[in-house]
Amino acid sequence: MTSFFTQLHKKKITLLSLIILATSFILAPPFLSRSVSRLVQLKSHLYPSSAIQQKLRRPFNTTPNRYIARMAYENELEVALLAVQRATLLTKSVFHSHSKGTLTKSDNSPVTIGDLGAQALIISSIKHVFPEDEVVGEEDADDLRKDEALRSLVWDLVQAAKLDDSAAEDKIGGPIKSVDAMLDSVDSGRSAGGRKGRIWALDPIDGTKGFLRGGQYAVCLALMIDGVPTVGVIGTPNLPVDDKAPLDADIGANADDSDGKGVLFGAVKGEGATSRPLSSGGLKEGSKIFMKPLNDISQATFCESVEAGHSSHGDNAAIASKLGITKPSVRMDSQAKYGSIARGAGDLYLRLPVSKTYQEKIWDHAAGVVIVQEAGGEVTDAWGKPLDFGIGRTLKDNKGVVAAPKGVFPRVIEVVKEVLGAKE
Ligand SMILES: Nc1ncnc2c1ncn2[C@@H]1O[C@H](COP(=O)(O)O)[C@@H](O)[C@H]1OP(=O)(O)O
Ligand SMILES: [Mg+2]
Repeated sequence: MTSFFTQLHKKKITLLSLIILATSFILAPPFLSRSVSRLVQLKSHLYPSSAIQQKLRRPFNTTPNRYIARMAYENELEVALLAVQRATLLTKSVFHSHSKGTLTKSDNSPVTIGDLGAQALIISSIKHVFPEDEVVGEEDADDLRKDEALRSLVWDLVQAAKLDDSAAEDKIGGPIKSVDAMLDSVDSGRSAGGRKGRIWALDPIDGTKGFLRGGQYAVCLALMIDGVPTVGVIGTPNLPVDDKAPLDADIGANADDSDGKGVLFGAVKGEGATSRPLSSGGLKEGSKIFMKPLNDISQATFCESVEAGHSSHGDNAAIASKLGITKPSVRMDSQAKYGSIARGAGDLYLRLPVSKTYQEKIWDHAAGVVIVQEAGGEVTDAWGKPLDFGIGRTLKDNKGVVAAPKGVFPRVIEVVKEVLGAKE
């Protein structure tokens, strides 16, 4: 009898154990997943994603690695860097040729075959990876469609410009397939711009005057998200690779892209700015760049346009003098000025308006602005107003541009306003 009860008791225990086991199988997963997600939340609070990504980030090369965390807009940055790098192969070949193929636009500004070829290459790269994106490009294909000799010249250049790294070439779509595809690429830069969506701003050769003169020029590309410059890339074939190379007065003239020259700047909003040597293949390793901390503003080096018609040399000089700056300005063409101050070779960029009616173009500033902001600087117009990139192809609500390290920016803008105010 006793053994019967013992048996029954054992069976009960076994049954109970089975019930508990089954229940825990049914109920445990949700509990477990909740605990895991709590752990993840806790971890991301302790280590914000940008810090984790910073640790895991690979230097931008062309080998995708899906197991490593990617930073925001990493693919866009990589495509932009490669597209600009490939376009500089074309501009450099034109820069070296004796006849630079100048033709005159109706507004009398020089346009070159380099401009048209670089625009075709860059837009075809963007459209290969991001077909839905819009592009605001400086050029259009009207002249190319009308002029057969020009068209075949540009087509030859476009076909010859190839990165000597097949993975890098593939990433940006390889060669342009036909003359018609080239014309369509150039014409895809006709976006009106605006405040919504993904729009690229492209200056295929910024500083055409410097390019024709044999000075500084830059290939510039930026992605704007809802009107805010978010990714910026500038290729400057005639700047020294060394971020620490001092800026001297010669930098804007008699430039050449001999060995040891050529820089590719890149930045993503919130992720920092980098520079790396330009190459003819995949991307070389980049390093972070920062503006120079300026403890004594009177020691600043300020950069301005070579062309007196683009920026008032007189007003710039008056501002420098009020800031106690005695060093002469460094004059150079193009957004090479933004790159130069972002890496601490120079300090300030002053672009005081000359004309009351001129509207700055978004492609002349969008890339430079992200790079300077990410290197620790601030950029506004000459009255301290934020630059508004969301109202079309021009910065029509702004006048002039001032860029400086954050710490001294308020003082600089105060003096700029004094000088402008005295002229009102
Ligand atoms: N009156 C002007 N004021 C400011 N910038 C101008 C003016 N006229 C032309 N630009 C633009 O200045 C840019 C070059 O600037 P930088 O002097 O810094 O090299 C060019 O893109 C040029 O445009 P465009 O290409 O139409 O000539
Ligand atoms: Mg330009």
